[in-house]
Amino acid sequence: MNQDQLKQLVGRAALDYVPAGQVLGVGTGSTVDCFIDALAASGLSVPGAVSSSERSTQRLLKHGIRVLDAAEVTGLAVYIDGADEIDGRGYMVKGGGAALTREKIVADLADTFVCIADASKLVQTLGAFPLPVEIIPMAAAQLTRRFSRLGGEARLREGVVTDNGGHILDVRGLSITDPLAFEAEVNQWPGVVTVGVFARHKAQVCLLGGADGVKTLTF
Ligand SMILES: O=C[C@H](O)[C@H](O)[C@H](O)COP(=O)(O)O
Repeated sequence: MNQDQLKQLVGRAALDYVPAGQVLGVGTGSTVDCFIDALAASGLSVPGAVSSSERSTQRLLKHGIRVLDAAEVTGLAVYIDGADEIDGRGYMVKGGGAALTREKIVADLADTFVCIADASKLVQTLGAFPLPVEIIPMAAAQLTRRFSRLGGEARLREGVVTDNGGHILDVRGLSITDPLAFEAEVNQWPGVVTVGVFARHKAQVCLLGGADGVKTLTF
């Protein structure tokens, strides 16, 4: 199976986690696109979804799935989203599609984060994937210097403006051995909107698609 087929496989597997009769949290990315398509084709009835991006909102609406504002719910049982990297503890790097800020907001509403990913995303240590950080543009140069003091090389993602009007720095060369401490530290640097390490909002379940089918990891 190629990577696209694995994404479709885990997208379908995630249907088992859709809470009956409840609003669902929906992430962003090519794997989530597969999940949204599978949800629409499944005939499962969901009262609506809280979406983490304009991209997912458009896809949900195209399928006739109602989209609610985050402010319309007080909580969600389940949030389903992809990842750029996930480790053996459920900590993730996210934001390859620039949706990390809204993803963290929706994940924060949810009791259970179900990550859907192909097996290439499972890593020993986070950091090989360039770490996305949403920033306020004015702070780009000083944040670049801060990352360089941690051994990271930050580059502005050219031509990308997030759904929130922010910019993205992609930071190469990091080895994130303590994701909780790293996230807490970088989050409080002035000019950082959201760091793409999801440690406080880690996955509780990961549906990992590989040659042998879907493996369920729980953390
Ligand atoms: O901003 C994008 C998100 O964090 C995605 O969940 C992540 O980049 C994974 O995307 P994909 O499923 O396309 O690999």
